[in-house]
Amino acid sequence: MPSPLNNVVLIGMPGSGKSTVGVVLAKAAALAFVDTDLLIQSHAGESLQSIVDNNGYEALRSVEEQVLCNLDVTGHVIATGGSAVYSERAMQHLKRNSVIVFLDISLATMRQRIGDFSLRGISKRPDQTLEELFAERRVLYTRYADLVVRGEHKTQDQVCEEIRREAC
Ligand SMILES: Nc1ncnc2c1ncn2[C@@H]1O[C@H](COP(=O)(O)OP(=O)(O)O)[C@@H](O)[C@H]1O
Ligand SMILES: O=C(O)C1=C[C@@H](OP(=O)(O)O)[C@@H](O)[C@H](O)C1
Ligand SMILES: [Mg+2]
Repeated sequence: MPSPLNNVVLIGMPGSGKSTVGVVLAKAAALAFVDTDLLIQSHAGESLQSIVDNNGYEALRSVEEQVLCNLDVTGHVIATGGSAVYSERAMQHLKRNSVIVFLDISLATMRQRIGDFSLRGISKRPDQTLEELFAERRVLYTRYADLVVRGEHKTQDQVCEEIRREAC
């Protein structure tokens, strides 16, 4: 992978580098780039944080599923949001013509990179701790991944090169 018709889909926790490494990868691999968080925002006409604040985390997951299932592109690096893996339907849709790459970071690195989670529009049950969220999601990221790339103690360029070597 990828043939010119295929995509590289980045999944992983917030802070794993999906959006920033994704752009670098697209440029290096001569692919187009899309960040599904931006598609969600333009589809909903509001920010991710505002969707969570006004309608709850389930509303964000629902619009995310809709946007991902309607995404029909080839030759793209696709940076997803951290909660994309809650939709089995969306992941199966992406899997049809994409290599799924899990950018794996530790909870400590996630905390360090994200800072204030309350401003980040995280799609999480209000009663759920970050530790619980991390554990729950790691199972899902691993389930859908064709390739796992460790994302910490590496520069963004190093992560990009590793994905390119293994997935492109
Ligand atoms: N390999 C890395 N080393 C250091 N900082 C990183 C690395 N990858 C991402 N970051 C930083 O972490 C933050 C979150 O990155 P981002 O690409 O938005 O992650 P995601 O889209 O997975 O939430 C950004 O400030 C970014 O610059
Ligand atoms: O993990 C999450 O619950 C979310 C992560 C965000 O994307 P990033 O993973 O790109 O930060 C964004 O989709 C939304 O705020 C929800
Ligand atoms: Mg992102």
